[in-house]
Amino acid sequence: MEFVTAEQMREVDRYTIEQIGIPAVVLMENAGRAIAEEVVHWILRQKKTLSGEHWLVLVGKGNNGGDGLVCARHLADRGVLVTLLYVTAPDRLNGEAGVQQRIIEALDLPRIVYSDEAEGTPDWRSYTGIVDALLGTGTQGAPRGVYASLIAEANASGLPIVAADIPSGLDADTGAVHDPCIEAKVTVCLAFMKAGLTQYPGAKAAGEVIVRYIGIPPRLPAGLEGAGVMLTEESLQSELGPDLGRRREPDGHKGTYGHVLLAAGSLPMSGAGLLAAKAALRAGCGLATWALPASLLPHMLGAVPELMLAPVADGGTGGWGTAAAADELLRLLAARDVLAVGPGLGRFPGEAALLRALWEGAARPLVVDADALNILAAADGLAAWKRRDAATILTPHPGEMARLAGLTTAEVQRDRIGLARRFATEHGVTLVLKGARSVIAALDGRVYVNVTGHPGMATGGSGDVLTGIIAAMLAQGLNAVQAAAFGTYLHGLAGEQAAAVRSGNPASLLAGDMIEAL
Ligand SMILES: NC(=O)C1=CN([C@@H]2O[C@H](COP(=O)(O)OP(=O)(O)OC[C@H]3O[C@@H](n4cnc5c(N)ncnc54)[C@H](O)[C@@H]3O)[C@@H](O)[C@H]2O)[C@@H](O)CC1
Ligand SMILES: [K+]
Repeated sequence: MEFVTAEQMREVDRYTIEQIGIPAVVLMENAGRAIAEEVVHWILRQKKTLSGEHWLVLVGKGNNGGDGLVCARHLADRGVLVTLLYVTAPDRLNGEAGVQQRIIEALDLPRIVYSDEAEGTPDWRSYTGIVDALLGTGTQGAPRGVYASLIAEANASGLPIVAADIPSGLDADTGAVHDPCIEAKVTVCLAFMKAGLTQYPGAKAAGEVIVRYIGIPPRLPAGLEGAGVMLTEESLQSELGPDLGRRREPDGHKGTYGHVLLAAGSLPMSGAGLLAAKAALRAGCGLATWALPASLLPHMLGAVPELMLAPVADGGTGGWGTAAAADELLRLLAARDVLAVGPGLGRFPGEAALLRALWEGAARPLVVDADALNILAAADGLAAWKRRDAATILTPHPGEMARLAGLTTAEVQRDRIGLARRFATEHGVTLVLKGARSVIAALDGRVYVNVTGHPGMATGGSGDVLTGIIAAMLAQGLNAVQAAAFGTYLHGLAGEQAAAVRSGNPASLLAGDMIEAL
């Protein structure tokens, strides 16, 4: 499912109205009716009858308010009591909203024009729910004036809120929430999913998001790019290529499915290597070799019998600081298909030289994670590193992304989609920006948002598992963006399934459980 920014949505609206010729007021009619239908659905899911319901519809000055008026009319026609609360004198509404205002006059619904006078303030206790039609995709900056007070009061009322298009106060492009922002139970998103609803905290403010058709064709007009695609089973197949769900060939052998080389682990974090390697095997690569500091080898023997171990001389330290390590890894890689580097690597003298040797010398797909990302960030950042010819996937969590991009974590989180896209295109890498709703950005600027996953996955080792899965996807012949997207999707799905097994308490989820669920 494609998602768009506010500006892209305006272009689609314009195209639909001007080129296709569907009048704007028709789209507004469809929008408002869709919202009313979802309000009715929501009520009936809670209590099986509409009787006793009295909804307050918050009407803003623009077209979002116009949607609210249509919604109010359809709710009233269904027998729901409705009161309209306007932020401005109703006769000041214009355009399509003005048309809707003249229509709704005939219904003579109770109405309040918001002000600080007693008659302009709603008694929130009189209502059973709220429709938020204050601000939509025309929002500029944080809600001001009466909008801000109304949003704060609506949230404080504790009433269920159904938002029209987006929760008022949400940045439709980034998912950042202004202060205040409506906290909705349901958001009825019109025509196209909005980018800001795909990312937290916006995704939380929106509650359940329902995208409704309003007469705008569901395919973007030719020549108009969307902001990205939500990863679903269907979009994985249609957007990323039909070979994703490939089955094993009847005459395939272990060589058919590729050989992952993993450079990972150090004395205090040997488990990271083990998890990544095991995940790679479970994700279907034919063979996996774990290159590890030689001192660890005796302790790892037999831990995963299917795994090959390649000890790298470590001078007895259990770490990676020796000069010969890079040559040894490149030699091992010559007979393997993919290199993944980073989980549990630690930080060590000569770290930048090691990573640079791999970055420049590995003529195979490379997955860079965890400490390897921090090494990259510390070594002047990516701008100083030459572009690799082979596929390169970076899998930072927000903290690692912040270090890579020279930002704070809060700045990273403020616009995850925009940042991921810029970073991937500027540096010629495929990026997986992790965290709830991981963002996958390709070199050409395409963006995918993953929706699988579970809060229980916020646990040590989860990222190591993802690295192993993505490396295994590359080994099986997927290209970088396919491997990153499909790997992230599978990782989330494995987390969901592992959590379901532990339904009593998802907090008890371990990274190893996700591997077993693969
Ligand atoms: N033809 C179309 O374009 C359609 C638009 N639709 C609806 O129209 C919405 C977009 O409508 P508009 O472009 O009129 O914009 P909005 O209705 O989102 O908001 C614009 C109004 O809010 C004010 N405003 C903007 N930012 C503010 C802030 N931070 N604080 C206080 N006031 C602020 C503006 O002065 C303006 O009066 C969509 O979200 C959707 O709900 C639907 O009716 C379907 C068709
Ligand atoms: K809204």
